[in-house]
Amino acid sequence: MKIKVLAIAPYVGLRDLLLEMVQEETMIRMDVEVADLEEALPLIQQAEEKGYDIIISRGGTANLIRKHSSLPVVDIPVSGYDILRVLTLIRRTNSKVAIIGFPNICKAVAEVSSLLDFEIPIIQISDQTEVRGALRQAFGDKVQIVLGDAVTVRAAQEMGYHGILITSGKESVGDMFREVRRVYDVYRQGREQTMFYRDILDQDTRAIIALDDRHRILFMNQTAGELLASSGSGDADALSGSSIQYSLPALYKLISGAEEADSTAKWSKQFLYLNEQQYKVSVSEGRKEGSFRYLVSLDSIENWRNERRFAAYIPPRLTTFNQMVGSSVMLNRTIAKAQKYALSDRNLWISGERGTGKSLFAQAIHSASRRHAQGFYMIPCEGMTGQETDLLLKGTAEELGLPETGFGGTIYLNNVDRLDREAQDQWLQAIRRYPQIRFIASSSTSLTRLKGKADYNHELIAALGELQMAVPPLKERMEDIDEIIRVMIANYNFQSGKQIVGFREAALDELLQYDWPGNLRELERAIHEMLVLTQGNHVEKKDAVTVIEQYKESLIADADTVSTTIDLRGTLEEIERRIITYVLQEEGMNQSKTCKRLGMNRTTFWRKMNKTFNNET
Ligand SMILES: Nc1ncnc2c1ncn2[C@@H]1O[C@H](COP(=O)(O)OP(=O)(O)OP(=O)(O)O)[C@@H](O)[C@H]1O
Repeated sequence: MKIKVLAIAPYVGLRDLLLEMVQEETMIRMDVEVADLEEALPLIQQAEEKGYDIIISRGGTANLIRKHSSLPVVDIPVSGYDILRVLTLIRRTNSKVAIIGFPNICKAVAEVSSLLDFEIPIIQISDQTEVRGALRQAFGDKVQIVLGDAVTVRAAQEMGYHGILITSGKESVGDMFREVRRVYDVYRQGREQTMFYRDILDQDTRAIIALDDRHRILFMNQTAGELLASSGSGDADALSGSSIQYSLPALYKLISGAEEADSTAKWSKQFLYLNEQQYKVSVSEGRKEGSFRYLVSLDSIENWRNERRFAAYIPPRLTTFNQMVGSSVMLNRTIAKAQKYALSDRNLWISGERGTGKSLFAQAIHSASRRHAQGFYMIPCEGMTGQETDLLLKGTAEELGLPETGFGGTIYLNNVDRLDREAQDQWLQAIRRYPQIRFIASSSTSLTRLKGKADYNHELIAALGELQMAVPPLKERMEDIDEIIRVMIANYNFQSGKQIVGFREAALDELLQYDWPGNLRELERAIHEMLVLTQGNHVEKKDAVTVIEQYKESLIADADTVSTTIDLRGTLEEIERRIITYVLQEEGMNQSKTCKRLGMNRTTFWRKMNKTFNNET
């Protein structure tokens, strides 16, 4: 790729020399314009848009361009040779000669003229505006010929005097090309680094805007650009440099209000509505001179809930009623009831054995409710600490609690029967304090049994059980198994690359004869294991039997009847293993929870279970 260069030549001869010499530069593509100071301005303003990488010019013109362009400007230098040439030219003249120039030229002239033993008055200027004053001074001193750059010579001619241009020779132009290559390397590295940081900022889902002390936009990332564009404020380029007073009036009000009240410390807890969406605003102040004054980040509440809060939040891709597999009368009746409850705002209690699909129902009800876009939190009642509950509901000094952010979605208290007593009171208070939130609770203990427990908070049952429904156990809707199998095989083939087409009749019979105490969770796991065992296109009876026999041996369904239903035959080791397997299943196959509940470490767990797992695989 070639370096694209725009050269502004202050005199025609320089253009020709540049065009001649650029032919030897394989890395450089150059356009040359002959222009004076005023003519140069519009050209350089378009240079960036036209894709030039570097501008080159000379003397005063280069200085002026530097002030008006963000592109790097490379000077065509005046070398000792150039000065030597011009001094040789005027050495024998009888006219009085003076030189006017910037310090670098004056210094070089002083050096060369002293070598040549040729005295020449030197008038040094530091800015283009001093040219005419310097000329007047020279002509007042009877100078007849002035040496200088294009601007000086042109001004001298306009004043009716003779001017001789110090031209740039081949050596100067050669030096300039070397400088162009060097500057381009540095510039490209800088540009790549800038792009790298820009990319990082553009990846951020927060809108990030840097403002100067007059609230003008210095920078905005892609999200901010999109936010402004979608609010009808215009595109990012057009807004850059303009005040946010009109494009983001709400933010403007917040910042100027805080400035007036001198209460910038409060910024960390502010929320704003933009485009009918709520955003959390953070503002930090720039400390360095010449940098930004405010760095604002706007985080949509949806993102903020998603990322800043613990894993309890489930993003909007929730199960819907359409995704519930099965067509039994039992399931359809339950779905019909749940669909009615989805239209209500009242709190709901879902009971049913473990693994029957209560969480799926809770999600489907939320998805079909009017609050479906407002978020769904699933609280695992057993694992949730009081501190986490407080963080969610009450927030901290820096962060608002969920209800304070205007949250009006659903909070699902999964296995609410397992809440400890203190947490029961905590949640009861929350339900009473935040009527805008809908609560759905689930329990595997029946409501009647729970009401019989003296140590459970009965007011909580009443507050959550405004509506009630039960999800039937799998054994009451065995007709659904056929359909569930089909869906699972399709998913499994997709993931494994196998081509299983179904269960043999005899294998299916095995499934239908088993009670499935662990319900759909257990069924899903068992079918998966059978599919793994299957070698051909059909799941054979032997595969089904192998898996189900293991389940029959080790899995016991109902938590509350554990002492009577765990098979106490065999060695202590075998009974122990059955108990561990039971708890493991109760904990949704979560080993750390199982270990915690049984008060054993992982190594012991693995040692005791080793045989069971080995047998299974
Ligand atoms: N109708 C259904 N069709 C297909 N799969 C289902 C259905 N209902 C539940 N499942 C599956 O069964 C498993 C258990 O479901 P879920 O977690 O909703 O049960 P649960 O009753 O809430 O369990 P727990 O009481 O342990 O919290 C999940 O993997 C889910 O995908």
